[in-house]
Amino acid sequence: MTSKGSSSHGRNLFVSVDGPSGAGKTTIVRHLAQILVAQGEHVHVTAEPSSGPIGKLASELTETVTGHSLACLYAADRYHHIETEIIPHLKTGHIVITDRYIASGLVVQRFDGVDPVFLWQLNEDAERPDLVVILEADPDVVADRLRERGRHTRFQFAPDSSHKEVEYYRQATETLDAAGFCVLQVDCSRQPPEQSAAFIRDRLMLLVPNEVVDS
Ligand SMILES: Nc1ncnc2c1ncn2[C@@H]1O[C@H](COP(=O)(O)OP(=O)(O)O)[C@@H](O)[C@H]1O
Ligand SMILES: Cc1cn([C@H]2C[C@H](O)[C@@H](COP(=O)(O)OP(=O)(O)O)O2)c(=O)[nH]c1=O
Repeated sequence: MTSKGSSSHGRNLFVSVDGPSGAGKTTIVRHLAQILVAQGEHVHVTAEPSSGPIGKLASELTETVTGHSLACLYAADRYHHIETEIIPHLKTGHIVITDRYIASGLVVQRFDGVDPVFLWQLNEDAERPDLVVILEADPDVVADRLRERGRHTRFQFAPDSSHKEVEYYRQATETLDAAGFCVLQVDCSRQPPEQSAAFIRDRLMLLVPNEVVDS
């Protein structure tokens, strides 16, 4: 566990961003990082599946391995990612932003019929973010964005995938809320990603006392 707030190097805050495919996770993470860097923060952007050995394996196997096995692989990647990348960057005073984290683990494997209770048990020991951002979006809007961008995973080809995914994220949000996580829902259907990123940044800055960084 890291202590929240600041270190001798800067603030250490941990933020995760999850939401349906096409909601704008990657775009918003990029804007959020830019805003934070511009205000002088040390920022480390990461993503899951991670770039580590288990993350690479999970990416390679996503189209061919299913269900419980894949859920365990993604959870293994998450715990390894925490140990080797997330915690070390928090310890050196970074704001760590991850594009996908626990909520994705609670949602995506449901397309393969894995029980949400099993998914929660697999993920419940993972380092808790200071802020869990869940992007919400109208399923028809994200389906349109996916059509334009091109679908690239088997989950995105599942019938009615955007509607199902939005519903699974709603349920995952309830689970995380009930477990005491600090969850921020952001509707990304009708506002530009820059505006969503600014909203997240404002909320994040409320979590730490106002103080001078790196004097
Ligand atoms: N708020 C928005 N309004 C319109 N288009 C958006 C918005 N956010 C993202 N997009 C577009 O939607 C597509 C998916 O965005 P991306 O950030 O890759 O989503 P995700 O990482 O959630 O799959 C991209 O083409 C992106 O430019
Ligand atoms: C983190 C995580 C990802 N995934 C899968 C979902 C996606 O197929 C893939 C991540 O691909 P990515 O390119 O990030 O998808 P997107 O652009 O839609 O955000 O990893 C899981 O199945 N379980 C998980 O726990």
